[in-house]
Amino acid sequence: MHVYELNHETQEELEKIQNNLLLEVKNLSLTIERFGKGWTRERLYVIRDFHLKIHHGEVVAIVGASGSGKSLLADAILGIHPKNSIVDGMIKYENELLTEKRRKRLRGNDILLIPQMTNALDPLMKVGKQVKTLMKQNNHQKAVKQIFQKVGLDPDVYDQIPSACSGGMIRKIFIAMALASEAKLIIADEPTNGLDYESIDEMLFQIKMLEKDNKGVIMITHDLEAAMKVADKIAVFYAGETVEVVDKKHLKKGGKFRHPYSRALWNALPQNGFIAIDSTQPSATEKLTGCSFAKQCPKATKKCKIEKPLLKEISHDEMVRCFYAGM
Ligand SMILES: Nc1ncnc2c1ncn2[C@@H]1O[C@H](COP(=O)(O)OP(=O)(O)OP(=O)(O)O)[C@@H](O)[C@H]1O
Ligand code: NI
Repeated sequence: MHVYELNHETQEELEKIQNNLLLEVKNLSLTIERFGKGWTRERLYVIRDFHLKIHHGEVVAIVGASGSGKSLLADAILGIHPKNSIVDGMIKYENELLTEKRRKRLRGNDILLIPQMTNALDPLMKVGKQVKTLMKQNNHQKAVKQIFQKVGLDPDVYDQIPSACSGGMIRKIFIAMALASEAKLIIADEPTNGLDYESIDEMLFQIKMLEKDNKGVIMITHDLEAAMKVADKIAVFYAGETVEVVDKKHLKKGGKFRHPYSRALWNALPQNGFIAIDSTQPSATEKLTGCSFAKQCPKATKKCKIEKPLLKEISHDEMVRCFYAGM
């Protein structure tokens, strides 16, 4: 039975989409091996089945709860995950497999991480210099100061060291670094964390500037509202899985999120009445059978508890993992 009308793109349109593809992640998993109680070995299934596609000049938000494995996801894509973790799955960058060797070459050049922690800068080097070292061309102090102005930083910040800057300023310096670099893909981990309402909007505007520069931006966040403001596509992450990828256009046209977990997140927003559900995620030590959201889902049936739903494609880059979505 067809739940959705598939968008039938022409061959030419499909080729254009494929050529514009920046990063493709399929079936990504990350498992941590650690010692549990009494020196027993324990496995944490932090990422179980993650999928994502991002094109040049596109912002994709990955939305998930705190502690759900979002930062580890960024690390897994970059190949900087902890030593006690095993990563499996397929990652392609510009339609070619991202091998370990290629990753090393691209990391920090083509692919740049904006870290969640604001203490990631060199504590002893002037911030301006740290931005300047990322510029391949036009690497003059003046050019850096111009970028500082673009992101709302005083040009005098050039000569300061990181400890003289507030958390909000550091987040702006990170954006300046991304703008100064020639990176095509920026992975921003919780860029709005700890900012007040006004500064969040300013940060989202700056993320749009990166997009205008034709960069692809993956914004990792727990803030659905921020994601909805800035992203072209939203990937919802639950229990280590992509449960939904939705195009902003669908939401703009008045369409709803399709997965019950995403709907629950949406209903919990202040403007939608703060409707809470028990959204405790399955523990990472649990081996899941059935749908990861079945225990919390108001629509769950017997089938959901025993059979794992696959990601259904709705169009070339929208998908949902639910037997009953849209019904
Ligand atoms: N090196 C590690 N060894 C063992 N467990 C780890 C390691 N790194 C992270 N974890 C655990 O994996 C889970 C996911 O961590 P991660 O930092 O990716 O979550 P997150 O979604 O980014 O959280 P936050 O919203 O706090 O940023 C957490 O429960 C964390 O304690
Ligand atoms: Ni994190």
